[in-house]
Amino acid sequence: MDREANLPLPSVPPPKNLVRPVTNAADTTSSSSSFSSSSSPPDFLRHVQAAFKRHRPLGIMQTNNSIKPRRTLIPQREASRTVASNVDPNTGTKKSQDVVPLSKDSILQTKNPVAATRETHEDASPFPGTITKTFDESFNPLDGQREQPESVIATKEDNQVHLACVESQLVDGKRKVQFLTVNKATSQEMEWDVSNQVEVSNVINDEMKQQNFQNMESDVTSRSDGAVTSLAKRAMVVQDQLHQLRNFLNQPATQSSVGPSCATTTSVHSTSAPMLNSTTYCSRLHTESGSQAAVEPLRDSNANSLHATPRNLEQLSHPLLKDTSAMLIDMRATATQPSTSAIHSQFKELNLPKEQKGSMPEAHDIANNPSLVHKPAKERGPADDGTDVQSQRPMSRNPSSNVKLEPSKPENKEKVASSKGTSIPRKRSYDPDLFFKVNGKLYQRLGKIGSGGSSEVHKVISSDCTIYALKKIKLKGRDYGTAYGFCQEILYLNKLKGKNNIIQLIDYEVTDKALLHEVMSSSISNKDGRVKDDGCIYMVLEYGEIDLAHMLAQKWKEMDSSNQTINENWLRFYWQVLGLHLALHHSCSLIYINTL
Ligand SMILES: Nc1ncnc2c1ncn2[C@@H]1O[C@H](COP(=O)(O)OP(=O)(O)OP(=O)(O)O)[C@@H](O)[C@H]1O
Repeated sequence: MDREANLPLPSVPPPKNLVRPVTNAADTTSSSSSFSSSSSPPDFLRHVQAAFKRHRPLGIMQTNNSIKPRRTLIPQREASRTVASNVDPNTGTKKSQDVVPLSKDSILQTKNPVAATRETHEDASPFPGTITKTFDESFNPLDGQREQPESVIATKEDNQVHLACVESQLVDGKRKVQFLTVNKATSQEMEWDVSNQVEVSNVINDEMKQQNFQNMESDVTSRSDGAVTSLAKRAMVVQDQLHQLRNFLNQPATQSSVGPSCATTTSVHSTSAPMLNSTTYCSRLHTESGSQAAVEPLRDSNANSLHATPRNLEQLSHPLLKDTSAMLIDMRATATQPSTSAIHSQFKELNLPKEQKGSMPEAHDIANNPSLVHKPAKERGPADDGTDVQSQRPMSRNPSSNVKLEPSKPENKEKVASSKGTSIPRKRSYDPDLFFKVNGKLYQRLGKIGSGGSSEVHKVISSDCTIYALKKIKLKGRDYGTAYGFCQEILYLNKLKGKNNIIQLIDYEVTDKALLHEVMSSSISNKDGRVKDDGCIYMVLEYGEIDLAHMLAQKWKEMDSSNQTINENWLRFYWQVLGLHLALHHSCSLIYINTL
């Protein structure tokens, strides 16, 4: 044992360039341990241990190695590999086996390779002072200590002390790394609280780089030590959190609304949702405009309000109001039509002074000359006259609303044409398939009642919601003599005006004014003349539910189905009526020649 203990150190000492002060110190200690191992009394071992403690290379290692986390962590993989590669040729075992030497030789041989590998690793490492080779593997210097011989223990303690120092420093290094990680994360949060997104992003990017670097280190370390694995996990967690934070900060505000925070979503929607704001704005404007639309029709009795309304709409210059304005115009056009008819009805109800009444048309004047009614409409101007056919059609189906609006334009043209004495063809502003126009009044068609030899009779409704029978006699291509005969019916009905049980003539119009003039003068100057192509006779008559011919036909059918005879009282009644009518005609110097 003494020989073995006094054996010189390996013939091949480690290269000088591999010797470090720490190693020298260790070697000194080991040499002293080897020297003292010759006696190997227990007390001596304790002294040696005390000496080890006194000469604990912590200070040396701290001063010489000043371990820093980055330096201690990164080269570990290479260190471990280097150790494995360097140790294997000499010891045939890995470094973890260094703590289980079986002899002093092996201890010495093991110790030297440890130092050698330390130095080799140190040289191989790009970071000087790296001594983390013992940090690799799950090395526990206390393993097998109790069962080993004291000499071995003493020798092992040499390594153990050294390794413990390394481990402690490495642990310190890890702690530093861990502390730095935590601190960086904390400081990162603090900076994020007080800085804007760009600064935070930069900070986070830098921190992420450092974190990635440290994570790389931690990753390398985690492969060699289980304790470092937890550090790597923490770093990964921090990295994930930072990654999420950076994604959160890099996202636009609108995208951040997708986040799980209900408060964020609400705030973003309340401030930056253009659709929501525009909808709200539109709804607000609709409300305002709706109030206007609700108020304006009430003012429509005053024609001036019709001018004020478009001005109000023009003041609404916001683009979002275009559609709203269009809607309001349509609504106003709709509201104008009944309001205009209200003007007609209000002529009768107005209790105006005579001076004003003199300028206002009387009710009967309006009935005789409807153009008087539309005079204010002309004064309104074209803007208010903009009730096109599309807007009129649906309203025209309501006969009580819009019938009197339409004559304004054609009437103006007619007056202009008559004033100039020219024969400009009439341009109808109404649909002739839907309306008849008699003396400027429109009558909406309700259906065809019947037809005669030269005429057709339609059921119509006037602007005052009265049902009439409108008889239209076409004079196209007829001579004035024949046309004069058709016109005499007008004269006869005028004679029977106001008589009971006689269909009353409400209004009439002969489009050929020359023919009408001859009829009214009861003289035909030009019998060979021809009526103009568009010459017609319009007669507005009271509407009869049924005529005598249809009534008799219906009664005849009932008698055939029931095999009954006609009621004699019924016959007496109608014969009496016919006699009265004949007497009436005769009283008017009229001879009724049309037979039943
Ligand atoms: N005021 C009226 N109310 C209801 N229906 C009417 C009215 N006037 C005419 N009619 C109906 O119209 C049809 C045609 O009337 P019209 O006066 O043209 O017939 P007509 O006198 O037989 O023909 P014509 O006058 O050409 O000889 C009649 O059969 C009648 O039923």
